Amino acid sequence: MTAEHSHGPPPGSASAPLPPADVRRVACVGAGVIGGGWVAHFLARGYDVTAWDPGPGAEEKLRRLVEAAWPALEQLGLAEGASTDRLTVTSTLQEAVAAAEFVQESAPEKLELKRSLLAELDAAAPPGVVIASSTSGYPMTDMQTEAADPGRLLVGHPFNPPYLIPLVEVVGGETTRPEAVEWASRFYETAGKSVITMDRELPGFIANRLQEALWREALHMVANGEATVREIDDSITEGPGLRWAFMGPCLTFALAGGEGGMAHMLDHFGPSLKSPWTRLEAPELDAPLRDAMVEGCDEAAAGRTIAQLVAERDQGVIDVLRATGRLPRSGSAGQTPGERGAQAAQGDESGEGERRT
Ligand SMILES: NC(=O)C1=CN([C@@H]2O[C@H](COP(=O)(O)OP(=O)(O)OC[C@H]3O[C@@H](n4cnc5c(N)ncnc54)[C@H](O)[C@@H]3O)[C@@H](O)[C@H]2O)C=CC1
Ligand SMILES: C[N+](C)(C)CC(=O)CC(=O)[O-]
Repeated sequence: MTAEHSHGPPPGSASAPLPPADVRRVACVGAGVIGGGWVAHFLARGYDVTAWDPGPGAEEKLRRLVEAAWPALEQLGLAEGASTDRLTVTSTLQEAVAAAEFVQESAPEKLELKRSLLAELDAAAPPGVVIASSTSGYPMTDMQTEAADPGRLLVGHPFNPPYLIPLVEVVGGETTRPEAVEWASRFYETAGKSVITMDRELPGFIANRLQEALWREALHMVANGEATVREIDDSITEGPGLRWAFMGPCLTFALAGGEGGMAHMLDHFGPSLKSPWTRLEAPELDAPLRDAMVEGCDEAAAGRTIAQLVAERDQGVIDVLRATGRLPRSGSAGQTPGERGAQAAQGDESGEGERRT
């Protein structure tokens, strides 16, 4: 614990957190699919991690998740000293965050729960320590209403699994301090993530807004019997998904215009935007659609268990990262948080080195 933390100003005032590269202790609150994934990520990057989750059997589930993720993380390259032994599961939220230098909240996606939990975390965490929510869609403005110091609360939206997918979308709410947003972006970069820092709140942020459009159309097609789950998945993995791993949809479509690039692509295909391809209202998620999706996914899984699919996905993501030159630079992945701090002190605070080869 730094002097800053133990003798900081009272909660509610703006106290400066540690420099991002000096952070050693991270708390993860809520340790399901995403919280557990964050725990695995931070452990692999050499942090000391405390976790708290009130769910039945939460510690056992969390340790199982971390163990299942570890082989993939070993392939990526662990930071020196990284160990699953550096995980402490606490029996109270207060213990989990008492000495934390950064807090990642990953509790269920329920607005009232998030509001009161974030207020509780704000009351328990050392002053100034930044608290990020993994929410996949709530604006922080709606979640920070009950906290005494809402200025340190922000969204750090990850992608599943957070230990393999680099992106985090960082955005504050109306009362978040801009310095907290800046701090969190630097911290995530130091911790090996790829960050998009948003300057305004958008429903679903950027990536979920895009994913949601695709997902809505997929549900329409299943609901109407127009395509099966397998056809929908194959249409992406055998089609556009191959390009999207290394070139986004805009630049990809610019190539659809040939030598004329995006200008020709828009002149040629732009008018078809008005074609009735999309159904912008979300379909009713009724029982028949739910059953069709569940049955379709069972069929697509073809007998593979969730654990097998997770291992298959993890290997697939690693293969893609490797093939597109995005495994952490050798040496960088093996750095401890302390070494990264030293590097930052020497002037490389970009975090770029941890993110790209
Ligand atoms: N599952 C996904 O693909 C993604 C989820 N997220 C977000 O991450 C957050 C967590 O979602 P998942 O991990 O999928 O859910 P989950 O259901 O797998 O895990 C939630 C965990 O929170 C625990 N919990 C329940 N009440 C709690 C409380 N009061 N305080 C702390 N923990 C509590 C539960 O015991 C459970 O282990 C949500 O905000 C979600 O929107 C973000 C990106 C992707
Ligand atoms: C399904 N989801 C909306 C919770 C997904 C995300 O938020 C991000 C992801 O992992 O794709």
